[in-house]
Formats: sequence, C-alpha cells, structure tokens
Amino acid sequence: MSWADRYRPRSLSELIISTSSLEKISQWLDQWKEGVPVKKALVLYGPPGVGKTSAALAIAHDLGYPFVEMNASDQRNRESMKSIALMAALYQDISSDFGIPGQKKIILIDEADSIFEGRSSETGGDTGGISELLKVIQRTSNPIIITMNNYYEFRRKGAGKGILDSSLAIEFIPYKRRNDTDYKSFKVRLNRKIYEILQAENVNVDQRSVNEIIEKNGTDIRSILNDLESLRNGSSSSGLSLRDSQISIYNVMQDTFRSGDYLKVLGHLYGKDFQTEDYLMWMDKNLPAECVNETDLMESFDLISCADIFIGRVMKKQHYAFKGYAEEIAAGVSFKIKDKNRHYVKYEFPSFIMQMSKLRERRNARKSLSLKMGRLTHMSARYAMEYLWFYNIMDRHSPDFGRYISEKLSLTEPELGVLKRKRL
Ligand SMILES: Nc1ncnc2c1ncn2[C@@H]1O[C@H](COP(=O)(O)OP(=O)(O)OP(=O)(O)O)[C@@H](O)[C@H]1O
Repeated sequence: MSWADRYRPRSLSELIISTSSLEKISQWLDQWKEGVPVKKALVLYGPPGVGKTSAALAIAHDLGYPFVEMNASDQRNRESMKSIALMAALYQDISSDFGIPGQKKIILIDEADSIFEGRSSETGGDTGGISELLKVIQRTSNPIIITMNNYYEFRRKGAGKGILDSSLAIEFIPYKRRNDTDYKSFKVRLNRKIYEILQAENVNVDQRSVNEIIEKNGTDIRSILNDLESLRNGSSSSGLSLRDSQISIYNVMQDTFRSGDYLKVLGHLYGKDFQTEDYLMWMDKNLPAECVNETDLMESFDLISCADIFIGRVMKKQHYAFKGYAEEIAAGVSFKIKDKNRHYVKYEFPSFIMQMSKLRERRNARKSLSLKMGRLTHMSARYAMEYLWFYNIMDRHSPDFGRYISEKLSLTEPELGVLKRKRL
C-alpha cells in the first residue's frame, strides 16, 4: 500500500482543508443529522490530490454511515447510474423492513466530470448518465457526494448545470494568495503530517528536501507523499535522494545491525553528517540489546574497540585519514552479526554523550556565573571563579543571599545550579 493510501485521513479533523470549507461541510452534516436538507448533494471540486475523495470517505466515517461508491470514470453509462439509484432505494426498504428507521447511506460519485470523456457534443457529452444522476438527487433521501476536477466544464454540459444548482458546491484549495492565512496553516499542517509519516516509517529526510518537494507539487498532497516515498525507495524523479538529505545515526545503526550489507553501511558513513565517534558510542550502547548471539556480540565489540583506537589516533595526531579506517572497521559489524534480531529494539541514547553535554552545560554555567559575580564584586571572572565555593556557603547559611543574587544578576537555571552546587 502506498503512503498516500496508508495515511489517508480517516476523519474530517485529520483532513488538511481551509476553515471555511470545513465549516460548510460541518453545517451540511448537521443538517443531515436533523433530517433531509434541501441540498442533498455535496459537490467537492478542485485539482487532483487535494483530498476530495478523502473528504467524502471522512464524512461517511464521521456520520457513521456506510457508503456506496461509484467511480464515474469506470462505468459511464445510464445503467450504472440506475443501479446506484436502485441500490440506494433498496437499502432503505430493507432497513425499514427490519425496523431500522432512518438508516442512511452515502452515495459517492467519484470523478464525475470524467463521465463526459470521449462523448459527442450532440447531447452535451451526456449519454443519459448525468440526467439520471439528477433524478437520483431529486428523489433520494440519502446524502450524495460528487467529486470532480473541473466545475465549470461540468456546468456547461448536459444536465450538469441542473446538478450543480441543486447541490452545495465547495471548492478545495481556494488559496488566493501565497500569504493567505489558510495557505500558511495548510503548510504547517502538511509539514506536521509529513513529519508524522516519516517518524512512523522510520525515514529521515531533511527539511530542505521536504520544502523542495512541497514547492514542486504545490497543493497536490498525493504527489507530495508519492515523491517522499520514492525518495525512500531511491527512485525519485525529483532529483533528490536520501544521500543528499540527512541520514540519521539511528538509521545507519539499524542498517549496521540488521541489513548485513557492508557496502550500504559504508555508503551511509561516507555521506553522513554526524561524528564517527558518536556513531561508535551509539553502537557501543545498543549492541548488547541487538545481538542475540554471544559470539556475534564479542566479535562486534572487538571491531568497535579497534575502530575506537583509530579515532583516538585522529585526536592525538590530528591524522584525519584514520577516520576512514575507523569507519571501514566499524561497518564490519554488519557482517559480524549473523543471527539477526527479529524483534523491535528501542535504541537508547549513549549515557556518555548525555553526561558530556551536561558537563559542557555545567562548565559554561560556571563561566557565566563567574563573569556575573566578577562584575558585581569588581574582580575578574577568573578570580571570581575561585570564590564560587564561598558563595555557595553564603547561600546555604543565608537563603536571602541566594535569592538576592539570583534576582540581581538574573541567573539562569544552570547558573543557579552552580551557585547551589546541585548534582548533575
Ligand atoms: N487535504 C488533505 N489532507 C490530508 N491528506 C490528503 C489531503 N489531500 C490528499 N491527501 C493525501 O493524498 C491522498 C489522495 O487524496 P484524494 O484521493 O482524496 O485526492 P483527490 O482530491 O480526490 O484527488 P483526485 O481528484 O485525483 O481523485 C490521500 O490518500 C491522502 O493521503
């Protein structure tokens, strides 16, 4: 199943449409909950891939009605329209026979404008199907939803005008200008949807590539999702690829543990934009959870420690060519793990990196606190740093001191932590 199908909005609240369109649809739904409204048909029109069919399905879901669907491009003739009408009528009769009063169903006529395709103009392109549809609308007590691309073309032909006049028509994507607030909210919601899909699919694409895809496809969400998916499959026509985009440490690690494809992992490592030493730390932390076989675990750790030696040489001698050696050795873990773990493993953040970042934060807080205290007491930051122990004692013996200093110097949370000598 494609991403566009898998992530089709199920309810109206998940649909990315303008507030005014949503309001109109909601009002129409409310009317159906109370009885049979004057406008029994809802026409949703707009360019492809903007959510017309999804909206119809979401309406059926939200109303809790079953639906009968007819794709007009498949069966364009009078008979099929008749059978729809018959089914709708039958359904109600059966419902009332079984004592289920008022059970309605939605009749969906998808891509209605294709009913005219290839028809002669003598009858306005209509072979009877459209006039039959008009009759269904007039007689039915079921909600009818009609989707189409070209509203004005439809209106010009046969009974098209009659249908549109007796329906509530809503245009999809009526963004007038690019700085329109609806367009802005469309982009925010679209980005959120994309982010959620990428998370669920465990795929990492950088924002630049996402923006380019949105820019290229405009408001066609189906094409946007298709392009993103083809990026993942490596068959993108957009000129972008995951290589250009950021590949997360998480994905590379997963490929190292599970793909068994040494060259693929090496390719990721050459194009990565994270540090090799971070990659080694992540591997070190998560190897035990991934390896189900002790020998695999031992041999993999051996490779990681070997790679670490080369990273050490990079740091000591500033010999950056050794980084490549470290990567080639570490990627070897992909063929060391022979027994693949088939279960889901939640990777953990390496505690060392976390500890280091906390230490870095603490060091910076020490510096900035010393600078502030130095200014207050007319001494250098370096000198003030030597007296931090003293300020801490002052604070412990007189809580007012801490409060006073904190307010006077507008101390940040980490700086206050240093003053109070809070543990990391
Ligand atoms: N407004 C939207 N909100 C959320 N997802 C959308 C929206 N529009 C399209 N999509 C995504 O694109 C897919 C295709 O949308 P849909 O079939 O509803 O478009 P359409 O407007 O009916 O297109 P067409 O005119 O080609 O039939 C959906 O399954 C969904 O994943």
